[in-house]
Amino acid sequence: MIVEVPLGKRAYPIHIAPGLLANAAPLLGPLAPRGRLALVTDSNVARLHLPAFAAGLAAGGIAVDEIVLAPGEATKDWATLAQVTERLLSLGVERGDAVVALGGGVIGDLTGFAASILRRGCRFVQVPTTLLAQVDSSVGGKTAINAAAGKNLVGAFHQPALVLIDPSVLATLPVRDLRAGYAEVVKYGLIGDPGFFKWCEANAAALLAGDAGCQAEAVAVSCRAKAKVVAADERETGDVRALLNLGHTFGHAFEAEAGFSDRLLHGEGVALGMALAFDLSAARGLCPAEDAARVRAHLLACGFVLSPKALGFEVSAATLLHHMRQDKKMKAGTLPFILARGIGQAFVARDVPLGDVEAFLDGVVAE
Ligand SMILES: NC(=O)c1ccc[n+]([C@@H]2O[C@H](COP(=O)([O-])OP(=O)(O)OC[C@H]3O[C@@H](n4cnc5c(N)ncnc54)[C@H](O)[C@@H]3O)[C@@H](O)[C@H]2O)c1
Ligand SMILES: O=C(O)C(=O)C[C@@H](O)[C@H](O)[C@H](O)COP(=O)(O)O
Ligand SMILES: [Zn+2]
Repeated sequence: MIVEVPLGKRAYPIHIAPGLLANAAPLLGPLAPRGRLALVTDSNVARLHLPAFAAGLAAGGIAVDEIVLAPGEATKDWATLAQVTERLLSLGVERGDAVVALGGGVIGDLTGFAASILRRGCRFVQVPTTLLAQVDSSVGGKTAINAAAGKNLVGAFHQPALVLIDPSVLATLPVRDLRAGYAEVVKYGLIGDPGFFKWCEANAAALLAGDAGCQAEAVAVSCRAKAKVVAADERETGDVRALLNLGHTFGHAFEAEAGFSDRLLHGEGVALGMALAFDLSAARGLCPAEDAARVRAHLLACGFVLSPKALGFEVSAATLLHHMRQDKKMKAGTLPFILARGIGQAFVARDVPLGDVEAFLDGVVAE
């Protein structure tokens, strides 16, 4: 299956097919004019999936120069960005070459950002290997590292030239990472597709238990949804792409509090944040309380922990607000929130006083 991301000169296809990882040479050949590709990955993916990927490329006459990083969110930092960029330069990567990101969202975000600054911009290819990266981060061109001040604060919009998704690699993904990726899947239902949320309620258990059919369906639906949003609002200048931030303002604050460590995965923060966004919407009379309860019940049934205390956070609402003030949506001192009028009806609210949010969070962190 091919999903197009229609962005004019920056348009690209997302190829989705089981077995694609080992058979990528015909698609990557045109992006390797010198018969070589630089590839960035992490040590888990290098062990599990690089041999098959590199063997397929070698059979098609493409050699791989690999850069293998430590796994985990801490890799999305300045030091690793510098290390990767210097290594790509020492490999002689030219503007006409493409750099391959083989891995999860950490590898994709970091590699995409390195590609955006290398010789003022070279092409890159996303080969996502986590559910999260297959349904969300590999599509749309948001690239970034974390800064001391907060999540994804240094980065660029830089679209990949190609996205290659092999859903069969999800078979080796630990269930905690599968669940974290599922948060971004169910997000598409919550922001604009109540029918898909129903599908999620019916199929999440099978998906999380490793059902390849359910996983492939989730990847296809999610890629179509994300491609549509990105085509409508590539750089988040309107209110369309901002909806993909449902749960993220809260989630990123908890990730910052965790020091961008694997203590709280991105998707775990997003799940908590989405539950809070629905609770806040209900508390403000915007959304039926039953919808907020249904969202929370579904996320709990999936195994997400939705209480900051149970997640080990002893944090004040004021500290969370401090992190939230770094959100990139902040404009002239006002922080827009992605709230909902119901399941599948997210919207951008610009009139939520931060004092009200602090009072709401006071209750949340005390529970
Ligand atoms: N750019 C975007 O639009 C966007 C969207 C969502 C999330 N993100 C970012 O993505 C990051 C999270 O991505 P993630 O959840 O993929 O985390 P990740 O990249 O850290 O991968 C999670 C873990 O899975 C391992 N792994 C990867 N593929 C595997 C496989 N097939 N089998 C076994 N293990 C495998 C990795 O080594 C790692 O330990 C966060 O930094 C988040 O901010 C970006
Ligand atoms: O693609 C987008 O747009 C998203 O917001 C997707 C999010 O899932 C992702 O976590 C993104 O990196 C968050 O964006 P940010 O602008 O808040 O850093
Ligand atoms: Zn996200």
